[in-house]
Amino acid sequence: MTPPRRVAIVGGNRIPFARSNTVYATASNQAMLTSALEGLIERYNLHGERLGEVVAGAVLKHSRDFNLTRECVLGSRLAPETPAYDLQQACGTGLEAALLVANKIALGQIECGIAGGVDTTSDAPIGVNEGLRKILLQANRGKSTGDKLKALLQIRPRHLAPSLPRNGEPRTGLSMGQHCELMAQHWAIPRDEQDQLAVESHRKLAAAYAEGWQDDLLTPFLGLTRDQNLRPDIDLEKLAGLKPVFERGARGTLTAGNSTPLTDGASLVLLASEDWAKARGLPILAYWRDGEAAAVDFVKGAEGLLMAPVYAVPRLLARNGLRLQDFDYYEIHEAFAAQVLCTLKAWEDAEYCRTRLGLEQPLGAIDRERMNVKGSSLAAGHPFAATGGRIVANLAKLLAVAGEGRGLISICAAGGQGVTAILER
Ligand SMILES: CC(=O)SCCNC(=O)CCNC(=O)[C@H](O)C(C)(C)COP(=O)(O)OP(=O)(O)OC[C@H]1O[C@@H](n2cnc3c(N)ncnc32)[C@H](O)[C@@H]1OP(=O)(O)O
Repeated sequence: MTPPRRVAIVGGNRIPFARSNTVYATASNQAMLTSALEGLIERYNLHGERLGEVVAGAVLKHSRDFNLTRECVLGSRLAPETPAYDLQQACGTGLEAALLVANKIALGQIECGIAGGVDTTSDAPIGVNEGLRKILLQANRGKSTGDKLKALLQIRPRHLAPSLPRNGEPRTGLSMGQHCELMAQHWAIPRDEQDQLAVESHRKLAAAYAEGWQDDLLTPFLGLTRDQNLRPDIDLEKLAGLKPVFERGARGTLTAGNSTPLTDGASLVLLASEDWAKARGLPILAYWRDGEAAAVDFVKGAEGLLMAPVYAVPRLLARNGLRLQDFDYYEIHEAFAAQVLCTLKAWEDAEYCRTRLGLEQPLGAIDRERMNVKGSSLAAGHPFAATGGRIVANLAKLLAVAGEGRGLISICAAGGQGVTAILER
């Protein structure tokens, strides 16, 4: 499918990602996203510009943040007349935001927009106990002091227990890691293959930093100039010695080394019509071609929680008349090494492709040399909603440097969802 109007990816900006509860421990989502936005404004000379819209989101958001993205715009040097709003699709948030902005540009509804996301697991929201919340609301409704007092006198010590955020699926009670461990077992993904993928991710990201690849993709924040999780001297033997964390028995394969760490960070990308970009003398790194989201029934169905991109990609390929092999780059978000390996294995499996995806032929294998060539989430870290922006900017730059080509993005998300996209140049 060719969009009605070509959508240019001008470039992106992010702050370096930090491991949870370290450098950005006291930084809010608003501070991080505003910093990423200011960096983008600086890089592309957007001071005082009224943009079509800014769309971003956070998976973990305080209720006080209300419309977080709009607050960030108001705190930035963009024109305050720039509309902005939050969107949330778990780890797919940043890419879904880009899809939305790109579609509006393609349709001629807006000329330009910024898309991305932010997350902090350090400054996570803590809710009051549900019982206490009900009592406080009752007290608030009270007409007289007596009514209010009567409500407040119901408070018991048990009401003081806070409501903490959980990195888990509400409908199964299992964490992302436990779900992915089940997928790894279903697809028989060996531990050593997961560790090898993690090593490659760190080595490739380290090489990217060494060549200055990130210089025009990120701006330092709170003294951090590089993704903090990156281990340039990663050692396969050490990795192999780590204990499984999500299933401690002999069957467990997911460890702290082949899983993404809990991470804080923010990222954004600038998209525009060709005319808008050219009128301002801005670069066009690549073009947004198309995007597709999918969801799977991981609750009652037999599908793995993080398998939705496996379904989205064949739909995207069919609509665009492409094969899985027709790409120069593959950006497959490394939520867990096992997630990537399950995805690749599923696309190669004739029976699965026939019965689940309804395909006569399997999608087949990809050239692994073209996958995550500058490293991915295992090395950079994964601040949930911020991963999409990091990946879009990285792929757009890869295509710009190559001068031509096509790239596929695949991002799995909580809730059994996935978002995918094609960029080209
Ligand atoms: C759609 C999606 O994207 S789903 C994905 C969403 N993301 C998640 O669910 C996050 C999953 N990750 C987590 O929950 C956590 O990071 C965990 C449970 C995996 C690990 O947490 P922790 O145990 O706190 O990790 P921690 O960083 O302390 O590492 C544990 C140990 O492994 C070591 N380690 C971690 N990575 C490596 C590595 N690459 N090489 C060598 N050692 C390593 C650490 O040094 C540490 O060693 P120590 O105990 O001697 O200090």
